Amino acid sequence: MEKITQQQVQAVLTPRPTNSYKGSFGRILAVGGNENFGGAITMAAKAAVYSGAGLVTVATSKDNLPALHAVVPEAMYINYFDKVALSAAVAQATVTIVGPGLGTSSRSHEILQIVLTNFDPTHYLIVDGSALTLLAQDPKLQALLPAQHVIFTPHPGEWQRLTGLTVTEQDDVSNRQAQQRFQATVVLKKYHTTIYHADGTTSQLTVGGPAMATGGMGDTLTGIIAAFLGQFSQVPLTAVVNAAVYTHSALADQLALTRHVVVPSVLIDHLPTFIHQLQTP
Ligand SMILES: NC(=O)C1=CN([C@@H]2O[C@H](COP(=O)(O)OP(=O)(O)OC[C@H]3O[C@@H](n4cnc5c(N)ncnc54)[C@H](OP(=O)(O)O)[C@@H]3O)[C@@H](O)[C@H]2O)[C@@H](O)CC1
Ligand SMILES: Nc1ncnc2c1ncn2[C@@H]1O[C@H](COP(=O)(O)OP(=O)(O)O)[C@@H](O)[C@H]1O
Ligand SMILES: [Mg+2]
Repeated sequence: MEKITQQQVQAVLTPRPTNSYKGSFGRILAVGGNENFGGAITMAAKAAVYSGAGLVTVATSKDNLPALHAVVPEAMYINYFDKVALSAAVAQATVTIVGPGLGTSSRSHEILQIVLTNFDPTHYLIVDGSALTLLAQDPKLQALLPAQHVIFTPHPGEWQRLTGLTVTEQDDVSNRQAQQRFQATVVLKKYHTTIYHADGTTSQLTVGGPAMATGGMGDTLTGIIAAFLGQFSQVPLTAVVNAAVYTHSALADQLALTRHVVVPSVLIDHLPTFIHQLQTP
């Protein structure tokens, strides 16, 4: 198993070409945030913007719109109950996030089904939070998953629901067997997160720690992965996912030097500076 190094990450985080524009850096769609969990999709969207995504649209409950625009006015909005608008947005996005704060109601299920049905398999799909739980509950949804370009970001509880493996049973051999059933890249989030890539390789994080154990920290990671996929599309998927996972936890470690807890919103505010720091030898 390969440990992710800072040198590998720096090779991914190339500076922006002079003649670029917002359309050069990804069209991200973030689908989630019910009336109880609006913060989750807002954090994912803000993390994507602050990690350099060119255009970010949030498909969420209308209840979340004032807060979303107060926190991240750069993000555009659609109502996720508007099936026509949601289908069109999914078809156009270069990277779609589905799940942070989506909830597991029948309406949440319908939204996930629309996302999976309209997704363009040449683009990328990140499946997180409630979308993982919905998939675990319904094999018919699993059958709609595209064969490539899918990234799952479960914590051990979500991975247990998807695979039936208890947390103590989640060893490398069992996790790899389970990954092969889905064909997706699996980012199994924990202390020293392990990434089971779809190409059969495995990567492990050696940064990150308990100062990150706050609700919203995984939603934030999802936004960083989306932004990096939108920007560094010329780099292999394995390297881009590793770079995003590393950046998230390495920044948390830096902030934890002077803090008891790294609040996700605070981490997000530091992303532009930290990514620049990684790009500057
Ligand atoms: N501000 C917001 O809007 C926020 C909204 N959020 C959104 O809420 C939705 C629900 O997501 P969720 O992760 O909070 O709950 P759920 O899916 O029930 O999973 C928890 C279960 O898994 C188990 N478990 C075992 N190991 C574990 C581990 N290492 N890490 C974590 N859990 C572990 C755990 O075990 P226990 O703690 O009981 O021992 C429990 O049984 C989702 O859409 C998410 O995006 C959140 O992001 C928070 C901020
Ligand atoms: N003790 C820890 N050590 C390292 N990373 C941690 C620790 N606790 C939490 N994290 C990180 O915080 C994030 C938590 O993700 P998740 O449980 O999905 O949060 P949420 O859904 O509340 O946003 C993951 O990236 C995980 O690796
Ligand atoms: Mg989560």
